This record gives sequence, structure tokens and C-alpha cells, in this order.
Amino acid sequence: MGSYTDVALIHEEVAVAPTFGSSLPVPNVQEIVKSDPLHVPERYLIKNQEDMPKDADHTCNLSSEIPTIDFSLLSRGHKEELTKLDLACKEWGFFQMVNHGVATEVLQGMKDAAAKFFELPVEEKNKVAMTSDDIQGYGHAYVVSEEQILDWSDLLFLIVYPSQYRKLKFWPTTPEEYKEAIEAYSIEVKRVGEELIRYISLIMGMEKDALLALHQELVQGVLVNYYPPCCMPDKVLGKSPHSDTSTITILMQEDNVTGLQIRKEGEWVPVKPIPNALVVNVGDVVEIWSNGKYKSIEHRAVTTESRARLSYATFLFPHDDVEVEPFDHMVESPGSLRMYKKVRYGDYLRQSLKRKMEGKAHTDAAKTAS
Ligand SMILES: O=C(O)CCC(=O)C(=O)O
Ligand SMILES: [Fe+2]
Repeated sequence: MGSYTDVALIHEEVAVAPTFGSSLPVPNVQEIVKSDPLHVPERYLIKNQEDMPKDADHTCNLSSEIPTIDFSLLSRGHKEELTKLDLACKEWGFFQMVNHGVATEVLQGMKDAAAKFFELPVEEKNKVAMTSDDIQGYGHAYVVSEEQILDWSDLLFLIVYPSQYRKLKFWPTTPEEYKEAIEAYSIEVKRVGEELIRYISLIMGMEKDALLALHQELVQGVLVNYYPPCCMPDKVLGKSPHSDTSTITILMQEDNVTGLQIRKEGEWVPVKPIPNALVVNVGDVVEIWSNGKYKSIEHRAVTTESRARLSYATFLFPHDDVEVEPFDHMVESPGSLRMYKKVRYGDYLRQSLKRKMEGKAHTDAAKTAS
């Protein structure tokens, strides 16, 4: 029953939950489309010709070369799969992960609950709207100036682990299954994510648990991106080019809409959904630890004219106090260059949230030489 103890518990949770940054309030894109589906306000139009999505991006033949990693083979200790993982992280920074063991019902449960949430009237969704001091809740991120070009998307972001970081006031109560769905999904993604970090530790030539231990506390946040249909998909982006500030990111896509593109050899390569697969990418933390051997690749999301798209990104990242710098053994030889400075993770993350997402700007800022 609702009691003093529950309230006290919630307050206790909030007291230790950090804030990560803030974003300027901007219009709700879903509502813009609802009121006038045939018009895109000026603030969303890309000015630079080069940044505009092209039809050719959708047919790029590099797409079929994006590596696929079989998680079950990794778990069974297959050396060749570990070698494939090593190559995938070095050459692509992205891979599709199959046979991860997360039940289809759990994946679908998350998708259904999120879809229901975004279908609610805006007044209902705004019950969990972000406040001006943090980026948890329903709203937008990385909006830092009135002049910047905006992304054609709305989002719902929640920190799930460690559980004392949860801010329950931002957890939707409608649909009522949201909490259960995100919890069931996150437990599974945590299991898979921790295991992947162990394999990355191995390919870096370290003890299996070394990287996980370096996190002090593994933080896990789930970002649901909602990209409404857009009548000008060649002039508007769903999400601007960026790399993730995480250790790794695990992304669930919808089966039947392609939106994610990664930058490879100067081209934008679409990551076509494979039913039930999860897309994994190396984040900035692994790029820095590995002195740039493993790549936190720039990626973006394009929009679609005919329908909305949702994506579900889980970010795994270290505790604020962790100091991240290239490992000695990842710097080729004693005389060779350390590509990145030492950064306190909490500062790095907050710094990144203070600027618009702009390609590799965050990692570039952490570089020793330019
Ligand atoms: O929607 C997507 O496919 C990409 C989302 C993404 O890159 C992110 O949320 O960081
Ligand atoms: Fe991303």
C-alpha cells in the first residue's frame, strides 16, 4: 500500500541519482506532424547540401558487409568468433548481433509498450516530461541554441541501472505495462551487454572482467527515439550525425523500416534491420581506452515519408568518477602517440551534452593533438 516508507524510498533514490545535463525546450515533432503533415518548419531544414540524405544512401552496397556476430558462439568460447568481434570493432565499430538469447516476447514487449506510450495524447505523455535540469523523461536532448538545426524526433530517456539512479517520476504509468516491459528488456540487455564488455576485455588482451571492473558501477540508460513521418526526408534528419559517449550501445530496431546509417569510407551505409537481431556499436569510451584501435563510428538516423519509426538504444557507460585514458598496452610502442587525454567520464559526458551532436566533436575534443 502507498505508505510513508514508499515515499521515503523514492526520496532516497532521487537523492543519490545524478543529473546528466539539460536541453532547451523545443516543439514536439509528433504534434507538428499531426497539425500539418505537409509542412516542415525552417528550424528542421538542413542547409548544407552535403549533409542531405540521398537516395543512393539507401542502396549502398557496403551495407551487406556490416559484420554479424553470433553471441552464442562467443558464449561457447569459439575463438574465431572472438577474432570476428575484434575485426568488427576495429574496422566497423558496428555489428549486428544474432543468437543473443533475449526472448522475442521480451523484445516485442518493449516495442509494444513504447509504441503505446507514443500513441498517447501529448498531455498524457507530458506527465513524464523532462524538467529543465535533466535529460531523463519525455522530450529532447542536445538542443543548446535557438539557431541549431533540429532533429525530426522526440524521445523518452530513462536510467535503469544502477537502480538507485532511477527517477521514477519520469517512468510512464500509462501504458501500465511500461515499467514491467522496460525492466524485463533491460535485465536481458544488461546480461548481454556485460558479457560483450567481457569479450571486448579479452580482445584487448586483458582479463575477462577487467573492463567491467573499471566501470566502478555500470550505468545503463534506455533511450526510445520516436521519428514521425516526414514529408521532406531528403532535407531533414531524424538524428544528427554523432558518435555515442557510451562504452557500448545496444540498439533494437524495428523490423521493417530502415533509418540508421553509419559513416564508412565517406559514405552513409544503412544498417538494415535483421529480425530479432540487436545492433551493437563501440562507444567513445572504448575508442579512448583502445587509443583509437576500436572505433566509435559516426552514425545518424534518416526519416521516412510514409511512416513513423521507433528505435531503442541502450547505453552502457561508466560511473562519473572513472578516469578514462588510453591503456598503456594499447599504445603501440613506448614512443608512439597517445591519441587521447585523460578525461573524467562524468565531465566528458556532461561536456558532450552541452553541445549539439556534431559528428566526432566529443572525441576530437579529447584528443591530445589536432
Ligand atoms: O535511431 C537509430 O537508429 C539511431 C539512434 C542513435 O544513434 C542514438 O540514439 O544514439
Ligand atoms: Fe547513437
